[in-house]
Parts: sequence; structure tokens; C-alpha cells
Amino acid sequence: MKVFKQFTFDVAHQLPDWPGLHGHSYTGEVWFEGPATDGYVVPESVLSVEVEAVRKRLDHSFLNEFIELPTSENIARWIWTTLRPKGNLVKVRVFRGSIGFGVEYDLEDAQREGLA
Ligand SMILES: Nc1nc2c(c(=O)[nH]1)N=C([C@H](O)[C@H](O)COP(=O)(O)OP(=O)(O)OP(=O)(O)O)CN2
Ligand SMILES: [Zn+2]
Repeated sequence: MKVFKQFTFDVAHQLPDWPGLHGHSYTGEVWFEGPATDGYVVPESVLSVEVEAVRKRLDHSFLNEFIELPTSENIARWIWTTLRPKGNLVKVRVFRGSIGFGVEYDLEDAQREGLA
């Protein structure tokens, strides 16, 4: 079974094709998988703590300071590498609801890139 947690963050970044410092509001979504034999894949309270640490690092940050070429794709990769050691992460989604655009990075992508 899988559980997910959504969170929002506002950031500034600069991209070569989109010059100038500017900002966006993103929603992140992280999915964890487990057997839930004791009733929980992972208690929501535990998930909240891990996700809040990620959200805090991202929110109101200048992404270029810690993510190279900070596109949505690379933000998703960064969330993956940050949260993967914390549990059986299987999927990260990052999207901008205002324009209906998003990316998904999953276990298969991570295995292909040696990040699983
Ligand atoms: N595949 C991707 N394509 C693009 C990404 C991305 O992360 N992945 N990012 C961008 C830039 O961030 C660009 O600044 C986006 O601009 P735009 O959609 O025009 O958004 P606005 O400047 O209008 O900002 P709002 O947040 O909607 O106010 C481009 N492509
Ligand atoms: Zn942008």
C-alpha cells in the first residue's frame, strides 16, 4: 500500500533560458510504500516531520544556491535524494497548479539513474 503527503513552497530561481530572478509557487507530493501490516505504511505524524524539513529548506529559498539548474525536474530529483534515505520512497511529484504543469520522478527513474 502507498501513502502520500502534499506540501507547498514558494521559491526564487534563475534558469539560463528564462533570464532574471523570478519566483514560482510549487506543490510537492511524496509517496511511500509499505505493507501496512500493523495498520500503517508510516504514521502520518512521522511523515509530517520528514516532509516539513524538506519544505522548510525549499520554502522562500533561492534554489540555485543548492540545486544546479533548478527546473521542476531537478527539484523533484533533489526531493528524492533528500527523502529517499528516510524510508521506502517510491514517487515524487512537483507541480505548478497555476499553469497545470508538473513532473513525476519514481523508483524506476531513480533505478535508471542510480539513485535508488
Ligand atoms: N519542463 C520544464 N519546463 C520549464 C520549466 C521547468 O521547470 N520544467 N520551468 C520554466 C521556468 O521556470 C519559467 O520561469 C516558467 O515560466 P512561465 O511558465 O512563463 O511562468 P510565469 O513566469 O508566468 O510564472 P507564474 O509562476 O505562473 O507566475 C520554463 N519551462
Ligand atoms: Zn521559473
